[in-house]
Amino acid sequence: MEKIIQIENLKTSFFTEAGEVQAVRGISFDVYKNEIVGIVGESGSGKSIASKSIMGLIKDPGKIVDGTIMFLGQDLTKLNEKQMLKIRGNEIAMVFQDPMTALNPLIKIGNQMSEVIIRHSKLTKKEARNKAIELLKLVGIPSPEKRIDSYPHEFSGGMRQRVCIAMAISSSPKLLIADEPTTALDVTIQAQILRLIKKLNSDNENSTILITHDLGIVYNVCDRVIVMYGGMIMEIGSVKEIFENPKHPYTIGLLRSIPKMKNSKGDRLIPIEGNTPSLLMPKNGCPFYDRCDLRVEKCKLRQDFIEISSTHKVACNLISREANNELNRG
Ligand SMILES: Nc1ncnc2c1ncn2[C@@H]1O[C@H](COP(=O)(O)OP(=O)(O)OP(=O)(O)O)[C@@H](O)[C@H]1O
Repeated sequence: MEKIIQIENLKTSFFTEAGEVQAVRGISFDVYKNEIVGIVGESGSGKSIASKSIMGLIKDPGKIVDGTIMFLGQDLTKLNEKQMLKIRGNEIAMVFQDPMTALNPLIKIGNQMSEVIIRHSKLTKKEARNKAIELLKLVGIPSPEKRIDSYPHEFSGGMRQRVCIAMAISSSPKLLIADEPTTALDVTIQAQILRLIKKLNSDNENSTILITHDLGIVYNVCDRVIVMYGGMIMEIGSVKEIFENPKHPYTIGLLRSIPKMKNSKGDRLIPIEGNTPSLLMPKNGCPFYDRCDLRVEKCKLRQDFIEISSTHKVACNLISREANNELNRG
């Protein structure tokens, strides 16, 4: 399978007065053509900073301190802002949580879309307007010929997010990064937007990174899952592997905390106790140590990834102990 992006040992920190906040602490993963990869984790686990690092959107006092981001044969961490501008919004596009931050409230939707389209193509104003109408239709905006002359506030939240998605895909990006694209929307609209993202992904054969704190969304939309915690990857695998055979105590805890829709009466939510760790000069070892019921002394040391299968990896010493026992028995 063709790799669209390869991230290797990415580290991103913020150099604050209090010290170095290690927001992303050496993550590695690939995204293949035509797949949707979910990055899931609690608030503060480093999901957004990881995606902003890919987009070249880390600003002072933040800095990518190590690692490579290989995209179409070039390392994005080595590009300057001018070079990055050619890629951002073009070959890699992003959809954010709040569509209002991406839209200018004072400019008609059509004009905003045309501006983006013209920036990345050789189309004339008229052609760009027609393309904008086509795109609005594609993302399910009714009467796009009329709505194109509306202002953002004349759209509902869900419709605004559709407009943002239309803008993001206007350049046919190879990679779409959607950062909590439905968090601000109500549940029915959420499902519609997620279905749209999935459909566009398969129709356009692009790749998508979907950032969310909601494992239910991952289950319904993604092909593979990256579970992040404390700036690190705890577990990575296909949706089936993570949901049917989770290995990391953190993943297991996250899964337990999802309400089961079918028989919600009897099911109790079991939240993971404790708080997420501080990323200000964090200790070595497993970031989940303090909250893990199964922790052993060894977990204070660095965790290596254990391969459960060619697609399923987990950073947990308990698993390595399990694996070692297995080997010893063998
Ligand atoms: N400008 C900044 N200065 C200092 N620390 C920052 C800055 N931006 C982010 N961080 C820290 O980086 C860490 C990771 O943040 P990030 O936004 O990636 O988390 P997240 O998993 O996306 O959470 P959420 O789901 O709440 O968006 C957090 O501990 C946060 O406090």
